[in-house]
Amino acid sequence: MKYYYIVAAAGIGKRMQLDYPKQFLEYNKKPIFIKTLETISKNKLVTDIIIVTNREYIEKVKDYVKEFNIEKVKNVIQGGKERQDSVYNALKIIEDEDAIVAVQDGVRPFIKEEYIEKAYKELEKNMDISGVVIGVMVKDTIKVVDENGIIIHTPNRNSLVAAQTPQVFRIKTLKKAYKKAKDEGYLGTDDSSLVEKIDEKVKILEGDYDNIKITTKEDLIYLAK
Ligand SMILES: Nc1ccn([C@@H]2O[C@H](COP(=O)(O)OP(=O)(O)OP(=O)(O)O)[C@@H](O)[C@H]2O)c(=O)n1
Ligand SMILES: C[C@](O)(CO)[C@H](O)COP(=O)(O)O
Repeated sequence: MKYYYIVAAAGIGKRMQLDYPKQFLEYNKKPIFIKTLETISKNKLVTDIIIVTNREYIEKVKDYVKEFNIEKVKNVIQGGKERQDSVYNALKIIEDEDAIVAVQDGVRPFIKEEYIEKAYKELEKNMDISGVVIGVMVKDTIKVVDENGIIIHTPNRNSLVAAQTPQVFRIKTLKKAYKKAKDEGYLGTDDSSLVEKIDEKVKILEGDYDNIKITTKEDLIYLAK
C-alpha cells in the first residue's frame, strides 16, 4: 500500500506581509516547511512525499530537500493560485488508485508524528469513513455574524472543532471531491470541506493546540528560539 503525503507550500503569505513566502521563515536555522517535512519523512508509513511550491522556488526547494536530507520526496511541483489548486496539481500526478493520501500545510511545522500515524491508521481500519482530519476543540465562544458585524447566532461550542492538517483520505474519494469542486467552481478553505460536499463521512481525530498554522506576524513568536 502506498501512503502519499502532499505538502502544500505554494502560498505567497499575504497575511504575513514579508517580502518572501512564509514557508521559508526559519525555525532552529531551518525553513519551516523543512521542519514540517522532517517529521513527515520520519514516519514509517509514509512512502511518497509530493511538495507543491511556487514556480520560482522549485529549484530552491529541491536544494533544501538535499541539504537537509529529507527522504521520500518523489516530486517537487508547481502550485496554483489557491491552496486548492496547488493540492489538485499534486493529486493529478498520483496514479495509484488504491493509495491513501495525506494533505499538510507546509506552514504547520509543529505537527507531531503520532498524529500522522493515528490518522492513517484510523482511516485504514474504519471503512465507514472516507477521511480523517486532525483538529482541536475551540476554546473561545464563536459567533456567526452578518456583514455589519451583528451576531446572528452562537453555535454550541461543544460541537465546534478547529480543523488542522494533516487531513487524510482515500485517493479515489479525494480526487472525486476535487474534480466536483472544480467543475462546480466551489472553493473551500480545506480539503475536508470538498469531501463533505460529496456527502462522504470525515472523522475528526483530536490533535493538539501546538499544531498551529504560521499565518500572521503575531505567530512569529512561535518561531522565536
Ligand atoms: N496557492 C496556494 C496557497 C497556499 N498554499 C499553502 O497552503 C498552506 C496554508 O495556506 P495559507 O496559510 O493561507 O498560506 P498563504 O496562502 O501563503 O497565506 P495568505 O493566505 O496569507 O496569502 C501554506 O503552507 C501555503 O504555502 C499553497 O500551497 N498554494
Ligand atoms: C487547511 C487549513 O489549515 C485547516 O485549518 C486551513 O483551512 C488553511 O487555510 P488558509 O486560508 O489556506 O490558511
